[in-house]
Amino acid sequence: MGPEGGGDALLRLEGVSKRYRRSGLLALDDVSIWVGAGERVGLMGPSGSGKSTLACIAAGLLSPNAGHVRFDGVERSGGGRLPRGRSAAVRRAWLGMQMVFQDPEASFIPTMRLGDAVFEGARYLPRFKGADKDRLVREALEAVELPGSYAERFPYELSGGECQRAAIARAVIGRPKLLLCDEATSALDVTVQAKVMALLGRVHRELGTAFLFIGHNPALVGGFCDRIYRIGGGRITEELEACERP
Ligand SMILES: Nc1ncnc2c1ncn2[C@@H]1O[C@H](COP(=O)(O)OP(=O)(O)OP(=O)(O)O)[C@@H](O)[C@H]1O
Repeated sequence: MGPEGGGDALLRLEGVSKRYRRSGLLALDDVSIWVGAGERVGLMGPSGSGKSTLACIAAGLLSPNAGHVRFDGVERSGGGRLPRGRSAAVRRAWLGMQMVFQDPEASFIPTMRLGDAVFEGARYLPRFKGADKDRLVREALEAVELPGSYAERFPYELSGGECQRAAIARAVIGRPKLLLCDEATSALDVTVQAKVMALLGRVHRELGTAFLFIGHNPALVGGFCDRIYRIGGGRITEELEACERP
């Protein structure tokens, strides 16, 4: 399928380019990708090929210099401040995309107890207004096979694998439509990695969550995803269906 595929894509980046101002480096050059609802899409490429830049732009953490980013029917391109009145609607729609990063401990505030941190993933959603926070957090932790009592702990009191589970609990507590995983298992040892991958598979099956799964291990990305983009030097170089997995 070419870039014209995925008419009703959940996430679509169209003609996205990004040049870092200080270095002048063109990190992304006219990139177009899409992720359908419930689809698991991989993004693979060597170090420095632009994967994290693309992830940050997809998540709205970085602004592109050119191109469009659309998630769940709402466009968020051009960067900068959104017009008043539109920002609330855009923010609400974009809460449907959550992220899991490579370094689980660094993605938590060190002085915030896990319970509060996990609830951060839900507290801005209108349907959780007035919700029983303790119960929600306990259920979210137990869903990732962590004891509910961990809500009282601080991030440094967890192992790397436990911390990544907590990050997944925080990401999925609000039942997002898309989970963006940027090298989410790269910092974990092989056994823990397998457990986290099994957990992500369960999230996909049980919640129907779509994934943009970024990694550089072909076996891991190929084993998890339905479709894979390869990126090199800031350009999409190849698109593979699951049957043509590397
Ligand atoms: N903030 C920045 N300012 C300037 N250049 C940057 C910045 N962030 C990344 N780059 C450069 O942009 C290019 C793409 O970086 P990016 O982090 O997106 O690659 P990556 O594929 O995620 O790499 P890795 O697998 O090593 O994490 C690299 O050449 C990098 O040095």
